Formats: sequence, C-alpha cells, structure tokens
Amino acid sequence: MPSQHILIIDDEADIRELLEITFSRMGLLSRAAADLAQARALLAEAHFDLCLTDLRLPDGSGLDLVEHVQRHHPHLPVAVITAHGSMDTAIAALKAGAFDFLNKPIELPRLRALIEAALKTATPPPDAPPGADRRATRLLGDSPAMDHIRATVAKLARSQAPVYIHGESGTGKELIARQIHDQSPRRTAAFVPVNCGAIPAELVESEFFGHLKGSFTGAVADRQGLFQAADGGTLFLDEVADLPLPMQVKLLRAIQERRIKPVGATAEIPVDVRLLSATHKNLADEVAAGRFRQDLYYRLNVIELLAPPLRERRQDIPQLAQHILDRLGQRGATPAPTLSPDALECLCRHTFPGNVRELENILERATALCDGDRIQPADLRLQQADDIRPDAPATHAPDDTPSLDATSLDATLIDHQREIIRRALEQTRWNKTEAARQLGMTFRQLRYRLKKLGIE
Ligand SMILES: Nc1ncnc2c1ncn2[C@@H]1O[C@H](COP(=O)(O)OP(=O)(O)OP(=O)(O)O)[C@@H](O)[C@H]1O
Repeated sequence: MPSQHILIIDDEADIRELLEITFSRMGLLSRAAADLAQARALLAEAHFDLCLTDLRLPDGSGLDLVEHVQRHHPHLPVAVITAHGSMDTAIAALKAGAFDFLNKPIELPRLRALIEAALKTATPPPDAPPGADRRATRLLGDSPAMDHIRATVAKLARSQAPVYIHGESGTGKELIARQIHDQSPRRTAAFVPVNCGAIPAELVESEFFGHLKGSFTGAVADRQGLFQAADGGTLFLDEVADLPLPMQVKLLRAIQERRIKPVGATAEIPVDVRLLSATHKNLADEVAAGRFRQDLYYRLNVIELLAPPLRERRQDIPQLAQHILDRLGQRGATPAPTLSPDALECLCRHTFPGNVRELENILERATALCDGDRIQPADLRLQQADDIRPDAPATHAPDDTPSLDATSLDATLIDHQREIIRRALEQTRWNKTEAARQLGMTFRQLRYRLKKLGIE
C-alpha cells in the first residue's frame, strides 16, 4: 500500500519517530504534527488516508481533532492514542466519531491491526467472496425513521465502536447489526450472532471463549469459542441483558484487553472482534436493578441505536409487505398472492405489537388461507390477532375462562393460534414469560389463552 498517507499527531518526538519508523516498515507514508494547529494545516494542504492522534496536545485535545475531521473530512478515519486504563476518554473519543483507540504503551501488533482495519475503511469494501452467504435482506422502508437508520448504519460501519441496538421484539435489530457488518471492512470475515439468553449459564464461558479438551466433564475435544469464530469480524450479542452476572465480568475483561482465555488454558489469545449488542429490555433499568453491570453497560453502549416499532413508521408497511410476499412466492411452488387494496389498508391500520416479524407471520398465514391469488381483509385475521395485543384489555380473568365457541372462532384459526403459541413455547423452552413477550402479549393473557386452547 505504498500510496497511503498517515497523519501522526503527538507532541512527544520519540513517539512520532517510533510511529514513522513503524509505518515506513509497513510500506506506508506518514507525516507528523506536534500539535493541533500543525495538524489542521497539514490536513488542509494534503490528502491523508488515516489520522493517528494523541489525546493530550499542547494546544488542545485530540477530541478537538476528531471533531474537526468529522466536520471537514468526514470520510477520514481518526484513531486516538489514550493513556493506559483511561477507558472513559477512549469511549468519549469513540462517541465523538473516532474510528478506534490505542492504549499506551503502544503494542506494535495491535497498532498494525488498527492501521490495516482503518485503511480498509478508507477504501470501498471489497465484494463478498464468491459463494458467500448473503443472507441479510436489505433494510427496507420509505419512512424518515428508516432513512435515518440506513444513514446511521453506513456511518457506523466505518467505525470500530461498539453499538447497542434497542427496540421492541421483531423491529429488525439483528438485521441492523448484520447490515453494519456487511457494510464494514469486516464483511469478508464472519458475522456471529449469539442469543445470550439461550445458553445455559454453566456453558456460557466455554461458548464465548472456547475450551481445551478435558477442561471439564464433557469437554472431549478442544473447541473454539464464539470470539475466535468472529475473529476479524463481528460478534452480535443478542438479548445481552440475559447474560449471567459472572459472565458479564469476563466479557468486560475480554473487551478491554482484547484477549480471551479458553476454559482450561493458561495463556491468553489476542482477538480482534467488533461487538454489537441488542436487547428488547431497557438496559439502563437492568443496571438500576443490579442485574446488569454498569461498567459493561457503559462499554457496550458507546453508540446507541433505536429500532423504532412498526406502528411508528406505518408508511413502511406496503413495501415490507410486498417484499415478504415476493419472498414467500420464491419459496413456494406457485406465485404468492397479492394484497387487495382493502387488505393493505387493514394492515396499515394494525398496531403490530410483534413488529415486522408479526407482519411476516400474518402474511404467511394469509397466503396459506386465502382463496385464489388475492388476499382479502378476512384472510389477515387481524381482529383475532388484535385480540392478543399487549395493549388489548384482559377482559377475562384466568379463572373465569370462557368455553371455546366454535362458531365465534373458526377451527382453522384455533389450530393456528395453538401452533404459534406452541412454537413460541418450544423456542423458549417453555419459559412462559419469554414466550408471552415473543408473542406480544402479557403473561396473564398467555396463561388465559393456554387454558382456553387446552395447552399445558
Ligand atoms: N426494515 C426491514 N426490512 C426488511 N426486513 C425486516 C426489516 N426489519 C425487520 N425485518 C425482518 O423481520 C424479521 C425480524 O427481524 P429481526 O430478527 O432483525 O428482529 P429483532 O428486533 O432482532 O427481533 P428480536 O428482538 O425478537 O430478536 C426478520 O425476518 C427481518 O429480516
């Protein structure tokens, strides 16, 4: 990469020299500035591919430079050098838009990894390797909220900062995380999603960090953990609020040190992983309740992104519905039916407690149930679906369960409800609180419905 230029900003001459020598060994050109004023002047006169700045400078802070670059050279990545252990300043720099940070004393392998990653962000990301699995759908939607999310995703893809995505279930948090990865220079390495709530507490450490053969009963062979699987790529911690407290401590350490220790190993292994996390819970409340460590919260929540509920961006519904129907058509033997204008209007009025995932379920069911090639309002079964809305009043106390009246609720729908609820229960290993959440209803409403449908 002989033509790439790096701007070094540090007031200590020997650090400038060390960096210049390192870069020239990497085949990179560099120029150095001793303070902010010199740096600004150099930025105005020459083109750079990366800035590396100390935070404490004689005429201001490296954060001022991060802000200056954000404003005047928004595509130029800036990394900051921070004093060892000063995590607060590192986080402030990431929030201000720094691409990444480097602790003093500078470790050369880490410096090289940072430079390589930064220079990749400065050039357009390569195409995915042939045969790569392009699972992720595009983020669809015409609403200003989705425009904002797409623009933010494009910006965040250029940074290494941890991003915390929150929003109701089914709003597209995982899809957003995939998009950040897919648009980032890490896209040729793995995107590894993990549902933190689904791993038994006693196996979490081994799942995350791997283990050596014989390190515990059942460890019959060496096994790589999720951090190693995501090395060079992105680890997506879904439902991060469900991580057991002892594991939270270990995760924090792994993030800060950028090293992990497999269970049973004596030596640590360096890892280069970008962390994205999500939960439908309010993580700040979890911290206040003592269920989530504040220091880890602070470390994961460097940049926060909200996935808004579908009812707040109803104008996205037609495009999403069309996309879902097209996909169903590609999967099935016959083309998917189309929505009648009335059916579309009904969808646009629905509240979607289960968000886009609920829209997918409604359309899949309607495709199976409709006559001919047109979905009519009745095929959507929205009345009944609204019946299980979280905000729908719980009209029946669990103990005055009404008898099933086949005339008011047709048999197909009952079977369907039974199947949806049973699937949710199986997915959550019969955790009713979690199943109720996934279904977008209260625990009381689920209990009532279980009785009514005779599931126990
Ligand atoms: N903007 C969107 N464009 C296209 N598809 C979307 C969009 N948002 C969500 N989806 C689709 O909706 C489904 C649910 O999305 P996803 O799994 O990302 O939600 P989530 O918020 O992570 O849910 P949970 O909190 O339950 O894990 C997926 O099939 C996803 O592809």
